[in-house]
Amino acid sequence: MRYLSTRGGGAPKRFCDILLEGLAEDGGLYLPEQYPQVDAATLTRWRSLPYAELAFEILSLYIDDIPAEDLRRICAQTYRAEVFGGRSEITPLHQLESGLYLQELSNGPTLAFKDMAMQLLGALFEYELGRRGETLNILGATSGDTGSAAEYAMRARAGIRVFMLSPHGRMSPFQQAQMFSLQDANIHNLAVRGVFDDCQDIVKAVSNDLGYKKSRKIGTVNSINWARLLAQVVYYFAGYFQATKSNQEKVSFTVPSGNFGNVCAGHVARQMGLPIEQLVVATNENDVLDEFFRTGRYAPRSATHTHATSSPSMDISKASNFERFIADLFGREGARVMSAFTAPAFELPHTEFERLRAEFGFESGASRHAYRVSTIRACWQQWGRLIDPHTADGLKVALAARRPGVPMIVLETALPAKFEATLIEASGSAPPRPAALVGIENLPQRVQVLDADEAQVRAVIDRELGV
Ligand SMILES: Cc1ncc(COP(=O)(O)O)c(C=O)c1O
Ligand SMILES: N[C@@H](CCOP(=O)(O)O)C(=O)O
Repeated sequence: MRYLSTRGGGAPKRFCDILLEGLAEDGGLYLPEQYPQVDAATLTRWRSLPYAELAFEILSLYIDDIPAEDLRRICAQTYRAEVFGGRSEITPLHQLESGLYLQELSNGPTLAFKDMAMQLLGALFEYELGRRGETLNILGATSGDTGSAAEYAMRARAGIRVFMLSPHGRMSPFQQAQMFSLQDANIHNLAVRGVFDDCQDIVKAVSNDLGYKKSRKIGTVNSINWARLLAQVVYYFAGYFQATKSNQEKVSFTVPSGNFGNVCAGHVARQMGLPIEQLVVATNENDVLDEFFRTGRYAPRSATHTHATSSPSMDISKASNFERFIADLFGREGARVMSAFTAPAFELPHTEFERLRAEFGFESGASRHAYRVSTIRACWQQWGRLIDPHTADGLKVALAARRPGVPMIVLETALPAKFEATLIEASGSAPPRPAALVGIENLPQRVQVLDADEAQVRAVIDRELGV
């Protein structure tokens, strides 16, 4: 399989090259030349596979530069029940009522769905860097969960340093503590006075300086990296197989969305032939994506118009992966994608707007604090299940979007323990947390606070690298 930039620049590349490269040289994101098609017989064969085997089957459709036995071993070592809360299904479905499910994606080490891909990414990096005898300096941006998932996945890996930018004071105390309490020498937390979009802009600006990127060996763990998305495709298949008995059935997914990586993986699964009816994008008060799917107008907002909410990991107004979907919608016309994403805003012509729902199955809805709190409370009272604020945004939107006769799967993107204040407001008591994480907020923290200034970030990187 070869990969091309959404913006059309450069020559096709192989998987392991784009794994280490991250952002494409023309500032675009990598996509496979085409999506492999999965027929009914293959779906039937995959239905009964354990998660690690399913991951191997799907990954091997996209990765032809790692020997099959090595890839199989990497999948088997990554997707073990011990790593994912002792659950052998890895991403079990939890039924709330007939036809309504949560898919548990947050049983990994940092209690968020990011672990699903990040654990694999850590293993792939280590494997490929080992083969090449190289090292990598990861520059990442987080609004709360990518950062800790990446740091936990990379902290013990040889040849890897992590520089993680986060919006200063905008994550939950638990999320901050998860990252900032790590004392490993290869982990560097940089809190930026700004919003997540400022952090992501800095990551992209640094990566777009090709000379700097090459000389400092800069890579990425954000969903800029295609490998992140690919790993996330797997659990859509796993969720589908658990909710259905035959390939004639369809399911819908509702996805709490921010940077559009998670739901974009669902889009890829659907393009491969997984029988998905609706892909419902759920946003919080930062509803740029909801506006787009309702009106066809994409108008990202500035930092001052990006709200700090009680589902902080979704406080994003410039969704990076949205460019991947638009590239598919535009038939991979690189120049058109480039001009859309270098303009302040764009609007789809009517014929293209209609394709969003009719051809790609996309729908959307937005939530806000009051709905979030009442949904957490109702879910607890009605179904005895505590959910986190992001999952609550998903459930709120899913309840309005679901169709009779089509199972609706809401992706559970984090555990409630990460967002204690909102859970106390909604349910009256603190959510349970794993024994190892009790009191994590009281541990000594290691973080540098910077302005939203690319030069300051480069200075930290250079100082650490001794350049
Ligand atoms: C808990 C949680 N829910 C939802 C999201 C949104 O996911 P995505 O950025 O893939 O759209 C994030 C951040 O990515 C998150 O951490
Ligand atoms: N919500 C994310 C933001 C970064 O998303 P990514 O999927 O591009 O890594 C977070 O929690 O950090």
